[in-house]
Amino acid sequence: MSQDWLTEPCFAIDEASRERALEHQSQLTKPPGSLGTLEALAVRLAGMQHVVTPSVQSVWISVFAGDHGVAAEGVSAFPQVVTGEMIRNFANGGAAISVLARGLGAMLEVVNLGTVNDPGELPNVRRAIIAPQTNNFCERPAMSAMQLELALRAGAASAQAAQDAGAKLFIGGEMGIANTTSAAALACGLLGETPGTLAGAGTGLDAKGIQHKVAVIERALALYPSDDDDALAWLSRVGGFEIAALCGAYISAAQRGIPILVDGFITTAAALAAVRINPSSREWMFFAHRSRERGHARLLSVLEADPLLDLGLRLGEGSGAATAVPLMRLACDLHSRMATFAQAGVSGA
Ligand SMILES: O=C(O)c1ccc[n+]([C@@H]2O[C@H](COP(=O)([O-])O)[C@@H](O)[C@H]2O)c1
Ligand SMILES: Cc1cc2nc[nH]c2cc1C
Repeated sequence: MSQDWLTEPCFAIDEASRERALEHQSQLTKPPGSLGTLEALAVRLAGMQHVVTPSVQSVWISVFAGDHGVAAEGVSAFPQVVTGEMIRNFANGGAAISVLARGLGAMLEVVNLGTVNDPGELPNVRRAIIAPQTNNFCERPAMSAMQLELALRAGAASAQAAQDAGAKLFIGGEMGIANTTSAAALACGLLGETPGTLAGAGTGLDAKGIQHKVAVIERALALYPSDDDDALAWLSRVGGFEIAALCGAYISAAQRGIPILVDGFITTAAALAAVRINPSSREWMFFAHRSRERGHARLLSVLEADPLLDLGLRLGEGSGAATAVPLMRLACDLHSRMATFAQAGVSGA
């Protein structure tokens, strides 16, 4: 299999539509700039969607799930069986993202990339099983080159499904016990940093637990040259199937011209890998929120991302991104429905 598709150009942003949307904003009945980020959101979306009045009514959410061999090191507050159990909960409609997706009228798919406690066939769960879990990356690379390729392509298949469904916004979520260890290790590899500032509590480790998690990541990083910034290599060394799938989904969504709303810590680590592999994918990303997870603020700053919300969330599943969708919809509504100064007979400055 070839990986050439990863570096193919992203869809072009239409500068003329962006300019026209900016000009339209300047005519709406408000002091220029007074709707702040909401204005900027609508204008960016206009350029992405090649229209003056964009919309994010149609939202696609893919939750990628996978298990991690590094869970054996005792790096999570929860047992590994929870990954498979939560897939069942997603399918049954009881998880946070299930409730949020219903509320938004969003399309929700779950992609099972491999779980130790496999829940089997379930409605709205796509099986793209690579292996029951990744290898324990303290001992050997998390996955083979072929497994990485399968995961990246599973993500791209979700972007294709989103496009086929006419989605105007792509949200990637994730579920995988121990994946904050994998995401922190990936970020360390990509940034050449030590885990002290990037590893956090995840599902709820105490200070001692975080110390142990840092030591586990240090053991893994010691296996590789610290000055290597090859994103695909780091994904296969310390990544997860769901993290690689997110990376493939983001790149493919950007190539298809679907705006992306990035969620929390794990998804932002995947977004950083995507941007390293295909830099123009960054233009297609909005960042929903600042997760409570230590390390997320650092990743956002590296990506020069200004997230929409800061609610102390640290759930994952795409939940923070789903929570930010109403704001994006309001930004589009204001942009397309407000009266202009001329229409309302209001004097300009
Ligand atoms: O998205 C986040 O910022 C986030 C922060 C902390 C934990 N999580 C979720 O918690 C799980 C990983 O936590 P852990 O402690 O098992 O590494 C995984 O299923 C994530 O979706 C997610
Ligand atoms: C219950 C539970 C739900 C989750 N959703 C995303 N990560 C999670 C981790 C746990 C432990």
